[in-house]
Amino acid sequence: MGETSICQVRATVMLYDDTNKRWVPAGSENPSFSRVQIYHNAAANTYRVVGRKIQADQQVVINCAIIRGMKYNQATPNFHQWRDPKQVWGLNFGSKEDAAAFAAAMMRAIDAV
Ligand SMILES: CC(=O)N[C@@H](Cc1ccccc1Cl)C(=O)N1CCC[C@]12C=C[C@@H]1CC[C@@H](C(=O)N[C@@H]3C(=O)N4[C@@H](C=C[C@H]3C)CC[C@H]4C(=O)O)N1C2=O
Repeated sequence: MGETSICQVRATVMLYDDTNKRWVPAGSENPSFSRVQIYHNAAANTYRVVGRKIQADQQVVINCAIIRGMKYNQATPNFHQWRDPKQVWGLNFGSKEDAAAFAAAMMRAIDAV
């Protein structure tokens, strides 16, 4: 039993550069949309966020475990963020609907792990 995707949205994946106090797009200099999914591994009961560039190279720009007690901050209707042990991730969603769908799946995952 592998992993199943429990949601799929379009978003620009960003990382907070704490040194320079600014957001930088993950994976490249210029912000571009990625297909961001939440995968569930039922056997292990683990969840992770995986994002791949929508453009040609399908580069993986985020692969982040969802951990118990994680705080998911819906800073604006279109921009949500969370901390992992090493960095702060931000998602700039393509639509408010995508943002709401992702937040619902994310909060289910956080409650389940
Ligand atoms: C306790 C804690 O960790 N708090 C964190 C947030 C948090 C709270 C609770 C749980 C987890 C987390 Cl993660 C925190 O405050 N953090 C996390 C790192 C960054 C930040 C710290 C300072 C700056 C000040 C401005 C603000 C910010 O970045 N706002 C956005 C913004 O400036 N942008 C992005 C879009 C919209 C805005 C909303 C798109 C690009 C850029 C732009 O609009 O151009 N900040 C933060 O969010």
